Amino acid sequence: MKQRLRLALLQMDIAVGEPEANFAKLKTMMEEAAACEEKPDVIVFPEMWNTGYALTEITGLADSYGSRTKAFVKSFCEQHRIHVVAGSIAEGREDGVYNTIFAFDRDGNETGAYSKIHLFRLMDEEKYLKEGDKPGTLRLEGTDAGMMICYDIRFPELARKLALGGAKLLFVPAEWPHPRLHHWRTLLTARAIENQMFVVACNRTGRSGDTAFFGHSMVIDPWGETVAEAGEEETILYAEIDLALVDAVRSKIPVFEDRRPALY
Ligand SMILES: O=C(O)CCC(=O)C(=O)O
Repeated sequence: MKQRLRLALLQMDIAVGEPEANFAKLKTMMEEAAACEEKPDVIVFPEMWNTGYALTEITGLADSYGSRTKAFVKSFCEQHRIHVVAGSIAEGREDGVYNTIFAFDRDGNETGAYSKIHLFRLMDEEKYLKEGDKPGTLRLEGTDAGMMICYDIRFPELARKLALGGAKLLFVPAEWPHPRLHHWRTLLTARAIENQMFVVACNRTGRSGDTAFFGHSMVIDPWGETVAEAGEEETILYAEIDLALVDAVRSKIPVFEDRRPALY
């Protein structure tokens, strides 16, 4: 089991409704991360990076069953031997469009998939997208991890369920806008502290119409300390984590042993 992991979070600006431009931009950023002297073990993308929130045209723009994304990421993983948590994309299926993360290992094998289960009404997601129906997990270098998307972090029950299932880190691709930076930082930090897990959150940056996305991708440790945080600009946020810290924190304050679920 590999305990120390180097992470690269691709905090990109997304061209709304332009998958070609987004695939090209992402490829450049992936190549830059892979060429980094401290080569990452895992690369993480933001939410809906292929289309952005082009919701009124989403049916035509969505990637059918993620086939283009899967081929694109698989060949990158095979070439560079890096795990990829491929953000989320607009994924077209027969019954509609889902907001889905696909995860891949160093060989390009798919290790997990998760479709957002809490759709965000403030941005009309529920009018255009279908909701997922199960939590998302993946195995990464012998460790269990969970996946949540953006608005999901307002639902502590989901993170707790993933932690109880064995997750030691949580990946959170997002498109979280101003003016709720305080909510973003606080909710991510709370999920890390209460579940004594690493939280790896990759947000987009840039504008979409009147909405401004603030970036501030974050890596937070199981003690609630911020390991790394980006600013607002388009960037790659690098961080190194040691998964041994999860067990150390869980044995120092044994929250999971002290739970009284029969009472609440
Ligand atoms: O919960 C929030 O404030 C932001 C959520 C969001 O933007 C999303 O889920 O796309």
